[in-house]
Amino acid sequence: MESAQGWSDPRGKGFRRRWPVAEVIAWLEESLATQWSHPGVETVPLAKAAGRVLTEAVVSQVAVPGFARAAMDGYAVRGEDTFGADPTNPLTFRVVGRSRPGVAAEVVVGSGEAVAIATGAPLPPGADAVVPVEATRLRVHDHAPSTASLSPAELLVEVIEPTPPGRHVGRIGEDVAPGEMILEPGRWLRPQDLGVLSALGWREVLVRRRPRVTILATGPEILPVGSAPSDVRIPDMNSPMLAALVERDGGHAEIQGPLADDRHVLAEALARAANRSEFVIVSGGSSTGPEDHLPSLVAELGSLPFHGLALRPAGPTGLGTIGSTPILLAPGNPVSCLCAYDLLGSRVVRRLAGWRQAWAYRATRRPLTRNLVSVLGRLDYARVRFDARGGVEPLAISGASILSSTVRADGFTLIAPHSEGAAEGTVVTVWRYDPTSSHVWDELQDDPFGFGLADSNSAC
Ligand SMILES: Nc1nc2c(c(=O)[nH]1)N[C@H]1C(S)=C(S)[C@@H](COP(=O)(O)OP(=O)(O)OC[C@H]3O[C@@H](n4cnc5c(N)ncnc54)[C@H](O)[C@@H]3O)O[C@H]1N2
Ligand code: MOO
Repeated sequence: MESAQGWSDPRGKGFRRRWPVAEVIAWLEESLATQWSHPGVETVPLAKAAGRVLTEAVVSQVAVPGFARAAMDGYAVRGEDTFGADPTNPLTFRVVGRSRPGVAAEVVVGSGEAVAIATGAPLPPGADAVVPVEATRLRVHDHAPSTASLSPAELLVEVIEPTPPGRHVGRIGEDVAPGEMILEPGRWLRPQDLGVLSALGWREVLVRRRPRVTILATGPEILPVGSAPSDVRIPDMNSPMLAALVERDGGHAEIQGPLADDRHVLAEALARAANRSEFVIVSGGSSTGPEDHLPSLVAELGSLPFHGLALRPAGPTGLGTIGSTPILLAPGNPVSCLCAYDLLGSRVVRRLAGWRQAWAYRATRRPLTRNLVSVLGRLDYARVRFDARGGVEPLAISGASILSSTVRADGFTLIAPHSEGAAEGTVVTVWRYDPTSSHVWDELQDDPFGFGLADSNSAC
């Protein structure tokens, strides 16, 4: 059967053609830019705003700091009074008061006078410099009764270093000036951004809403997450993995299922998910078996322009839409499911979340320690491990059902469709699964499909 959109049902006969991944990605980028619904905006409290995408400009209405303040613990003085001071010729100042953080300084500093001051405390009127405590020697007034419980007024301080006006003083607006544009719309908020926003008096910010991503698992053998494996049935591996990936990429994941292998149930679940989410990912039932209903359902309810990719694993992947919601049909085999998400799903979630960086993984380039064989005509997603000397060892596993291979792997490399593999010693790009691993070789943030970034493996 061939649908109105040109989808050809491969059930019972296999794929008529296989789409190059780069072509699918170009279509994704185009559709994301022009057709698909993006989530709206929402206001979130500052403490929850890290990693969210700002949708408003932040222009400061105030100066930070709003008052001149000490940058050192010491004595506020008139800087010019200290000129000529050195350890053999200390200059003596009368301590006339104390300035504490959070309390407006009232005492005025006159010539030859000093105010004991703490870091962050307001500079008292009259003073224009702070002599750090290390550049002073404290003395008791000649007429003071004893050393116990002395007030500053009973103290003298000797300055042993010249401290010119402005030294160790934080001036008004030195952090942020009024009218300054601090953050632009589209900014992925960093923790330090929230600190600055707080300094400006902001309590909440307007950010892009996280895209809602519904994750559907199918297959009569699949048990809900948290179930014990039982006889010929297996717990759902794909949904928790996909949910974590979606959340990593700035989406809000909702797991539905596992769903019964019933056409009506699946049709209803698909339609509902498309209606209430910005992206739907289905795992399983994507291939050519008689019970693989998902592709024909998506073609019926919407359109399925791509089904069957020139990719290994994850060849049976499909991509389509229902209404204005993109649908990713990821193969049930867990490695294939991960591969389909890494190459396609991740990009959709990140773009919908408003992230500029559509590629999730950091890369390093290292030599292969063994030959890596690949099939001509398919983009190969090959799992690899680093050896102790930083070489890249291909993992000798073939099955896309062996998810533990990705647990043992440090990352993956991509072998272009026109290549039959890479010989031992060839330097390949490895995208690392774990950003916190201890390998610290040169890192790149490469989008191998070249959307707005360095294009190192454009042949993919
Ligand atoms: N005659 C052909 N058969 C198959 C082809 C083909 O081209 N011609 N492609 C194979 C490839 S490649 C893959 S990948 C699978 C994809 O099949 P489906 O997407 O229809 O997935 P299922 O048949 O439902 O499941 C495949 C496999 O994965 C297990 N699975 C499914 N969902 C989960 C889950 N949530 N957690 C853990 N494991 C899951 C399932 O039990 C099966 O073992 O088709 C090949 N066949
Ligand atoms: O493509 Mo299947 O995804 O090889 O196992």
